[in-house]
Amino acid sequence: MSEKPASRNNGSNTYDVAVLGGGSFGTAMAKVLGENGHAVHFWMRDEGQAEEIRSTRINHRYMPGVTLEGDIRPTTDLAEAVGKAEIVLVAIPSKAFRAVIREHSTEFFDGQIVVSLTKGIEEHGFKLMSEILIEELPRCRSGVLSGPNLAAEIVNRELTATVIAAKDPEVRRTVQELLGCEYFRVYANVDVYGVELAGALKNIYAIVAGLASALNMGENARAMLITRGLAEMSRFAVSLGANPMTFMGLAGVGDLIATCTSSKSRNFRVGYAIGKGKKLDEAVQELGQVAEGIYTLKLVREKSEAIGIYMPLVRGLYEILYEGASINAVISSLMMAVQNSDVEFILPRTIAQ
Ligand SMILES: NC(=O)C1=CN([C@@H]2O[C@H](COP(=O)(O)OP(=O)(O)OC[C@H]3O[C@@H](n4cnc5c(N)ncnc54)[C@H](O)[C@@H]3O)[C@@H](O)[C@H]2O)C=CC1
Ligand SMILES: O=C(CO)COP(=O)(O)O
Repeated sequence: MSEKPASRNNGSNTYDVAVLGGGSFGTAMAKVLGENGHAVHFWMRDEGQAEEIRSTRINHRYMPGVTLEGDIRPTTDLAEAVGKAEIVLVAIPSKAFRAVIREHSTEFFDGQIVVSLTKGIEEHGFKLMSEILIEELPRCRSGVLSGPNLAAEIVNRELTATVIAAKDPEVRRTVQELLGCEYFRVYANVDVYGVELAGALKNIYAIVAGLASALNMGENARAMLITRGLAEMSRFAVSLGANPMTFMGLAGVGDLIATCTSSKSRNFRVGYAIGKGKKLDEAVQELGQVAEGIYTLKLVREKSEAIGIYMPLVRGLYEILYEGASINAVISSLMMAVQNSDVEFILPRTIAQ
């Protein structure tokens, strides 16, 4: 662990913050931080991209046309970015998250606040990003940011709310202070596992919603998918220890609505492309950005079968994406399945059965 930098927060409420990951969401958060007056050590692996942002203040590949205001310092030196920061926000896709943190774990210092912005699950062991942070950086204080936060809207200063989940109240308070502004509100929650799992799970249902939209299904169908998706994800998460009420909040139903109703969601777009007849590989290739849901789907299907949780939408989407099942056959089997109770995941067992 390295030494703690001197705080620049001498009553001015501005901090040195590192943002790790130069994609759409890292850029959106760097923009909010820069506008809020913080010094932003913006780490990305590509020197060409860092140089371009330094000279034009625009991340042309991920956020064309969006100018980053304020004290933004793009860098490819992660040790320098983390070493100078009081708070670190990590927006690296789940597939690379642990490798990046592990490789640089000695650069972090005791008590440093490290917050995951990533909505995914690690392939081996079903670990969430906050669990990886605890394992790799046991002496840091961790948290998770999740909610209906389409990067493409945040960069246009469109009104947005999010959730900071952390056990440590100072982490929650600091992140609220750091990011909150006239267009970005930060709510707090202590259910780290629930908030984080909600963010990862909703990506699956965004793919389903994109698929339904491509098939010109109506609003009734969309409402059915969103609500049954919510039931399914809540049932699964609660069985793993999450608080069911978290799913009624911004990180649960909030994010589900945003991503299941908008083509600004990359997961929705992948589903849409598949609904229009594209192969999964083609859809991902065309997107050119991360769609975490396609990986989360595999892991959640496997886990739900292992622990015996009924997730028909997960199973149906898996059959379409990975087993070549016809979309119509899956829809008809879903519609003809046994008709269950509504909101069974919060009903007493006798009524739910
Ligand atoms: N874009 C959005 O609206 C939101 C995204 N998120 C989450 O943020 C995470 C990151 O997503 P985006 O920034 O949107 O993805 P993106 O696809 O726009 O960018 C991914 C970034 O990660 C970088 N990257 C990939 N592998 C890397 C590695 N091994 N080392 C260093 N950098 C690496 C890429 O170079 C790229 O800069 C995802 O888990 C996503 O679910 C969360 C909320 C909103
Ligand atoms: O999580 C998101 C918005 O809250 C972004 O969703 P996509 O990754 O599907 O674009």
